[in-house]
Amino acid sequence: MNTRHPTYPTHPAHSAHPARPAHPDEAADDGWSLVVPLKPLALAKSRLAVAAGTRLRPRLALAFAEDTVGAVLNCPRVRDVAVVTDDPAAASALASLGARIVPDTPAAGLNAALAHGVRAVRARRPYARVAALNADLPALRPAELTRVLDAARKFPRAFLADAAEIGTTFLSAGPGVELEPAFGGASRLRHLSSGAVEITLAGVDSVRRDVDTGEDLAAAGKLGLGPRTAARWLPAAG
Ligand SMILES: Nc1nc2c(ncn2[C@@H]2O[C@H](COP(=O)(O)OP(=O)(O)OP(=O)(O)O)[C@@H](O)[C@H]2O)c(=O)[nH]1
Ligand SMILES: C=C(OP(=O)(O)O)C(=O)O
Repeated sequence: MNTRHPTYPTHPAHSAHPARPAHPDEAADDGWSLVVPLKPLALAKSRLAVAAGTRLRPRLALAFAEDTVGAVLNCPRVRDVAVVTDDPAAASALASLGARIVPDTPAAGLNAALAHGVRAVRARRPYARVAALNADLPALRPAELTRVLDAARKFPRAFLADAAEIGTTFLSAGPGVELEPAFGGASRLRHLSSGAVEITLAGVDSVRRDVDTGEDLAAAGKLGLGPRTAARWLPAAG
């Protein structure tokens, strides 16, 4: 059996997004490239202002992104991380963790930022296996991300619903497949109807636990916050 050319299950819903076989060099080196979008910190996590106040909110937005990117970079399936952001302070902090920084497209919104990030990744590696991951996952565990990536690998496009089962925290595309991101609000159904396969693994709560509000942050705290978020939030909360 030729193990250098992965095959995928076929499904009528995927016929519009056929996966091309990977170039042999890419198949031999098949780590994931993750694309993490991040709004300018002065605007990010606006729904958290009620719980955190205006001074702490941008610092928490950065801490969430640092804990997210830190956990991603500790996941053995991940080859590299591209953060799409125009925020200079966040760019500097996340680059020092090991992320590649891709400047955002001007005022075009989240999905344009993600498509732009995927183009930047594939400009270097045309057959890269890519996944978009929100920057607001402060409880993210590398081992849980590994399980999600291993499940996603079986499909041309796959996604994970957020903890509320309304939105999306993760969307992947295999080699040669367009990501077609449709994030924002009630994106779970949009991703489902676009033909992406929903990952329904149990025990990956940390990958689904996005934080928009104070209640979300308390729920993330029960899973265990990453070190940068804990350093900023637990003293303020206590
Ligand atoms: N690069 C980039 N990232 C974005 C943009 N809009 C949202 N994001 C990021 O997309 C992810 C999901 O967005 P949300 O959960 O709505 O986060 P948010 O926009 O900071 O939160 P709210 O202000 O409360 O809506 C987060 O990582 C955001 O930082 C954008 O226009 N450009
Ligand atoms: C970005 C999303 O939602 P929210 O802004 O509610 O986090 C989403 O789930 O696609």
